[in-house]
Amino acid sequence: MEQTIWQKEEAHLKQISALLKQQIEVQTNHLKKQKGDIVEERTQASSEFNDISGESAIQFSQMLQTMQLREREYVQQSEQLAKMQILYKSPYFGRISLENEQGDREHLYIGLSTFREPVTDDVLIYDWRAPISSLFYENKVGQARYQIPDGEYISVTIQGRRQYKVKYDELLQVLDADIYVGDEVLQSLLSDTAKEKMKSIVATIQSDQNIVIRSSNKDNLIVLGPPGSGKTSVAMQRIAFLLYEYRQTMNARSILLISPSDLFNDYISNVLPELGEENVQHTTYYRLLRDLKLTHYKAETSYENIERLQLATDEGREHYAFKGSHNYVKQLLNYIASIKKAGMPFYNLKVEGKLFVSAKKLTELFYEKYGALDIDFRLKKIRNVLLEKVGQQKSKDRKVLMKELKAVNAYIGTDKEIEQQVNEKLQKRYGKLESTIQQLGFVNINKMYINSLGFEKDDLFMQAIQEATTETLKNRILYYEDLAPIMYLQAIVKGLYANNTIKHIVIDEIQDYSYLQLLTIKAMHPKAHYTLLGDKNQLVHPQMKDSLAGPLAKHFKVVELNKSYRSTNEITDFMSAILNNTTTQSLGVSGEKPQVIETVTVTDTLAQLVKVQFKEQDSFVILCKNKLACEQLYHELKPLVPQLQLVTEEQKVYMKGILIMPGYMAKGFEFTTVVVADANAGVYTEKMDAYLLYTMASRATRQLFFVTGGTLPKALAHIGEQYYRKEENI
Ligand SMILES: Nc1ncnc2c1ncn2[C@@H]1O[C@H](COP(=O)(O)OP(=O)(O)OP(=O)(O)O)[C@@H](O)[C@H]1O
Repeated sequence: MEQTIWQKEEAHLKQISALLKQQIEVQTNHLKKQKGDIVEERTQASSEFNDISGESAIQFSQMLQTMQLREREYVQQSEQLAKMQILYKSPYFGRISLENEQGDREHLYIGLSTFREPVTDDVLIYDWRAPISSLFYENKVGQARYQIPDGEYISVTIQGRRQYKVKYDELLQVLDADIYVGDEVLQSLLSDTAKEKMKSIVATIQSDQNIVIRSSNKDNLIVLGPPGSGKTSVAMQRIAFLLYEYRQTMNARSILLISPSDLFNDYISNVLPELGEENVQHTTYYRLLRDLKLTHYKAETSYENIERLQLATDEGREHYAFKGSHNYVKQLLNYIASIKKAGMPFYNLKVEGKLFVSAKKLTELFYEKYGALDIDFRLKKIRNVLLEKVGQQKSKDRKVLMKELKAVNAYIGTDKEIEQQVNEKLQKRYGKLESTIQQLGFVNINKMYINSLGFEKDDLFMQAIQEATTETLKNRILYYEDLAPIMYLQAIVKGLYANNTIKHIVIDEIQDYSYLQLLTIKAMHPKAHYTLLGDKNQLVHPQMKDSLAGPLAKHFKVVELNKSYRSTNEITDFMSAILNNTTTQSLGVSGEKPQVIETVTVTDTLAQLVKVQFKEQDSFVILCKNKLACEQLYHELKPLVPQLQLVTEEQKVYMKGILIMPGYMAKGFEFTTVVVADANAGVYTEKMDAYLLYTMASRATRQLFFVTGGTLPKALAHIGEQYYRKEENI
């Protein structure tokens, strides 16, 4: 690098940094003063307006408005200050040099947020999400154009692109990079991944990722890509982009992120704050149960489901597969359509064991009185009728109870106390019924589900599914495969649970979702657009199901990412060999080949591996096929490796160090070292296990080990010896 460029850049950085520092001071003082004024104003208001009636009420409401305005301003300015403080730590990471159509030349510095010269208002740093910054991420110099918010395109000539590593006012690295992919900055960033929680990739977003990130909110996207292609990273930067681009209409509460687990959410929880944005709403599919008021069931989690299916009989697996199939969804939709004409199952409504309204009466109301309306409207009409009837019955009972209590000879309280006692009795008698009616709980959703299973075919297979499902539901158990149909019926038939505030939903690991699960999410969020991300090969469930958005995919734009940034080239090659998948391009660094270790003393071998390979700042995970194997190994290994931590489903906080967990739970995470501790033919026996092993292997950034008792599983045994090293009993 020429000395002069370095010096120029250094001087520029010092100047910007000093300006940032100065502005932070100005803003901090300003906010301090403003806070003082607000506190004083509030104190004054509360002492002056003790009595707010007549004239003073008007004054008070005027003052209240001014105070609210000032407080809003204060919040906005505090947010700006927070952004400047983030910027100060690393003012920018890139620059593009442009010439516009008039022939004017400009250098645009790109950072995490916009920073303007306080006097001239010129932009000194462009937010990476600003339309013009898009040029920085495109993989070219020369003619280019960018789109401004009104849709118009502006043409420019890109003359050069520069990348920086900057810490406060210290320039660490300057790189002129015309060719973006695989450049040095990216390489050096890649070489220290997997040490902590997920980080933002904003300085090195690649052009194919950039297109996804900057797509309009209205584009419904399915993003597919192999392990480590940056799907989760893209999802997070896309959220940050949406928050910026649509800041007038969207905020952190209008975006919902659905991820596999709370632990995963914690793993990604630093990304948005690092980008100066608030974390958006997060949920898991399982937690949507709560919104549908289905908490009175013991619902199986997806991890419990995997464990159960690993051990299930062929019949159990066939039932599972049918419930997640597109065929069943078609059948269910036909069933729901048929309900308009006949067959809606209702409960008899009872009060204290006595019939209040019969299912027959509800059926009459549904098909005769309100038969012309949509299903959910009919139910809401019936709800009104029932609530009125409860109201009438309550007032009759009230009179009788008052009379009875007052007639008691012994003193039982004042009129007010008696009234209270009557209210309590009425609440006890009718409270549950009222809330059932409010929730349209007079519809027998379970029966609907069972009926839907045998709706189009009444053969032995269907009868067996119906019988088994009836039994579990009777015991208030919801198997994972029963969640989606019941949730869907609950949402669609009752039409009660629509959340209209959510404008965009991001779902990671979409390959885990059945078509019906997605339909349920859609039914619950009718105003939302979608970004779905996944990989059809990262399947950790023992039973294949029809997935990847199903027929919904027709309405999505499918984008494929095919470069992988996580693992060393050697690990990527090995993991691609598991599935004979040659399309993944590795952009990682080079490292050691994965190693297969044959041993009869697994515990000692693992302890030795930890001793030799684990470094304090790294992450190290031991994976087994299931929970039981992990628990057993944990107890054996713990005395030898005291730092070892067993990760369980209940874990909500992401931790570093030496971990042990079932392979399926590791999906989405990355670790410096991955050790598959039970790589035996007797453990990974099924066809689907190849996908599980592929997913497990793909978690490793730098080192991958397979510990085996001697015979490798079929899924690994076919891999050519050029892809790994072999060692006997280290
Ligand atoms: N453009 C990029 N610049 C630098 N690092 C990147 C880039 N894209 C992805 N990475 C890094 O690659 C790793 C994998 O990214 P990420 O977890 O987002 O991929 P993924 O496709 O969701 O993976 P998987 O499907 O295996 O869970 C992360 O460490 C991430 O920081």
